Amino acid sequence: MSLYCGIGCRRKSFWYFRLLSTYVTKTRYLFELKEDDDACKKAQQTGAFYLFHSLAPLLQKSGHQYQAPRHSLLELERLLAKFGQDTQRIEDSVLIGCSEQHEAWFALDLGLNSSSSINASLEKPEMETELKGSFTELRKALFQLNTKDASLLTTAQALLRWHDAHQFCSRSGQPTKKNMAGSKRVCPSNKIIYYPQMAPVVITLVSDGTRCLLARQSSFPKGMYSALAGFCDIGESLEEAVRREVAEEVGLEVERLQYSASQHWPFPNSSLMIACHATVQPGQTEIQVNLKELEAAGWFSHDEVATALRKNNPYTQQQYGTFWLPPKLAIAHQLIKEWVEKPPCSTLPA
Ligand SMILES: NC(=O)c1ccc[n+]([C@@H]2O[C@H](COP(=O)([O-])OP(=O)(O)OC[C@H]3O[C@@H](n4cnc5c(N)ncnc54)[C@H](O)[C@@H]3O)[C@@H](O)[C@H]2O)c1
Ligand SMILES: [Mg+2]
Repeated sequence: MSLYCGIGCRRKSFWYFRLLSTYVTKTRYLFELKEDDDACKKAQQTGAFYLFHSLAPLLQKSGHQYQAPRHSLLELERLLAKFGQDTQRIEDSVLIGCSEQHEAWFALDLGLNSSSSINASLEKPEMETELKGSFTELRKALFQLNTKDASLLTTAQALLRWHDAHQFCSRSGQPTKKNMAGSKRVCPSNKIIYYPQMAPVVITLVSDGTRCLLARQSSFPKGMYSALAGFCDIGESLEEAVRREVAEEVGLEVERLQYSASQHWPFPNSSLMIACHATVQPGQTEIQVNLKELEAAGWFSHDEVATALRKNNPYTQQQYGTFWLPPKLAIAHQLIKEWVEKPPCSTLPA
């Protein structure tokens, strides 16, 4: 974008830089909080907390929608005092973002065993009554949250889960210590630093030019089909992982692939989903399903998929068991929608 290409464009550039500037200051602020424990502790004073219990976020329901309430530090301290807990537990909280006005947002789990305080996990029903909400399994609530809350809560849950599972150094066996923001853990005895991890997963929508290939695992809800997914093996490139996964799961060789988008996916652990379109030659479409990985796989026509997308409501479809697709928030849905709307041009060799 140029600053010298006429009035209309200059106006656009002005807004572009204003937006960029807000984003940059926010990013730099979060970076500072991750690096500086004192700054992070100070940010808690004016910050807000999302609460969890055993990795289930506190949600309040209004109609068919869920929303995630935030609590100030003062409210949180009062709550802990009411339940006979010390405020040391607040040190277990993790930084998950901030508002444009730099109100820092944290997440704290009241159900997991605390590494900062000797207090046991807090009783769920009593807390729910006090907080006028319910700790709801994230998978159940995710599709009824707005996109912003869904993204914040999945990040929060992933980070809380990682800390819960990485309390000891795998080299020394000593307890590790989290920094204030929760962006890392350090072993005090040998100074090894542990950072939160995500596993890269490729998700591929294979097409033969007119149809696309969808598959299901036996663990999927009844009737749901999705694109092929698989964890990357160590040492693999994205292209190699796509080629191997498609060969392993359905016995086909893809010849071209095109990157589409990526998404953080919290289930069952943190994955970075990397979504691609891929093609096979029209004459080489015979599927050999690997029954150790999949329950079924098949080619679906453009019409079949477009119809399923139009009436895609997991709640009713699941009940009647008809063919249906992953919900909107899943990157598989975006990939399938992209294919229905505009079959991608094949550009990159696999
Ligand atoms: N967001 C979406 O749209 C979407 C759609 C489909 C799948 N997914 C996710 O993709 C992930 C991978 O899909 P899959 O189950 O078909 O993978 P997969 O085909 O690689 O099969 C899973 C198996 O891979 C092995 N494995 C290798 N590395 C692993 C690791 N780091 N963690 C766990 N298991 C590992 C295990 O034996 C496991 O049973 C799943 O966790 C699923 O939740 C997301
Ligand atoms: Mg798979």
